[in-house]
Amino acid sequence: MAPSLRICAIASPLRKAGFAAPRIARLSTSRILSEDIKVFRDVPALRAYRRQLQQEKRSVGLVPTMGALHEGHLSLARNAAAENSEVFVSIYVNPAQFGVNEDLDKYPRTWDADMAKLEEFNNSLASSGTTGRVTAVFAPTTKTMYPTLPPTSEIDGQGSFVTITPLGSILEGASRPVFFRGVATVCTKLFNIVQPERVYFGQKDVQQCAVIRRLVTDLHLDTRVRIIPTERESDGLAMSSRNVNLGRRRRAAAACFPLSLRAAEKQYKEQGSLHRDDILRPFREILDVSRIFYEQLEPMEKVVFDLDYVSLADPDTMEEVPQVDPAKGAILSAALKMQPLEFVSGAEDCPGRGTIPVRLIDNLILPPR
Ligand SMILES: Nc1ncnc2c1ncn2[C@@H]1O[C@H](COP(=O)(O)OP(=O)(O)OP(=O)(O)O)[C@@H](O)[C@H]1O
Ligand SMILES: CC(C)(CO)[C@@H](O)C(=O)[O-]
Ligand code: BAL
Repeated sequence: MAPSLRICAIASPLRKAGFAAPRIARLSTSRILSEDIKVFRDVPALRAYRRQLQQEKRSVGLVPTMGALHEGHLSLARNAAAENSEVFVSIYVNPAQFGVNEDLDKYPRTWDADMAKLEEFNNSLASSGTTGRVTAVFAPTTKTMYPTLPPTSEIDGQGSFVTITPLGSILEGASRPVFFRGVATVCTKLFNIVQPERVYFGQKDVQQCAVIRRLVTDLHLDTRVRIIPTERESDGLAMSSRNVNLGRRRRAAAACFPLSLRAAEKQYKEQGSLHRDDILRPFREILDVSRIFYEQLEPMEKVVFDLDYVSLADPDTMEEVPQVDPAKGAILSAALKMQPLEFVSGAEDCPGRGTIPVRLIDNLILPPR
């Protein structure tokens, strides 16, 4: 049977059982299609499938995402496939973690490409000899995730929330006051629905990792948290779904961000500095020189960005440290705001004509000595 027909044949029983058929329309028929990715949009069908897996003693690793999948997400899934027979990927752009004036409506949504990537990813696992597979995608509606009240982005909005303080109020939480409330709430729901043996998060969102660890510990959630290293572009920029909104000009300028972090890391690792000011000085110097350089370019080349924060923090609490405790190490993290472009020529490749501000975050772990 031709691959496309095989998929049609399985799509109908899947739909009857309560989950949506995989979106395969754009896959070429010459590709070997995986028949194994089930797409769930509601909870009961997913729970029934999960119970069946439990009876068969199969393990589940959950990779929570907001879609627009890239190599960073696949790296999480690859680690999950190495440790579990089943990998569940959730794809849900969670409104509750976006503040009122944030980029919820500009967040990239690329469903067909995401499904194609996961199919291709499963094929690559097969050829590498890994036994685990992505077998389920959970792509719920907002009504499913927030059955009673619609999710609010207001700080004092009503609803059933999980808050993790003070950890969730500092750094990213100071700039995005509802962010970690939204993340902790949606992850509690996801963990509760999927009941995964293990959950996979990326180090790129280092404070999110600390919040999730705290959530699992404090709420006695029965899952293990795995943190996977940051995947980077060839110039060092951390991969991120939002990078597509930068456009060519801001994307090129953004390369100074990982360079600045590396300079601070070098100060700790190679120069032996432990004091905060000594470690952060090279970060600030490189970033400042770059900022001034890009700001004084001609209008059609100019890029403006601002440092939101740079942090040297305790690895558990994420509270600022005056100096690194060599026995513990520290987390060096920062956030940049790439401002909208002032002038964009008709020919320039730039989503939204450069009007979308893009927040970049990145970090490096300074390991214990
Ligand atoms: N470059 C990366 N390397 C490893 N993991 C990553 C990377 N980027 C994202 N992740 C992880 O993937 C998971 C889902 O993240 P998400 O879907 O928000 O993508 P994202 O690229 O972080 O998007 P954005 O930064 O634009 O919000 C998170 O655990 C996140 O830390
Ligand atoms: C963990 C997460 C999927 C929760 O919406 C999101 O914050 C993300 O993609 O990092
Ligand atoms: N990766 C973090 C999700 C967010 O910025 O909303």
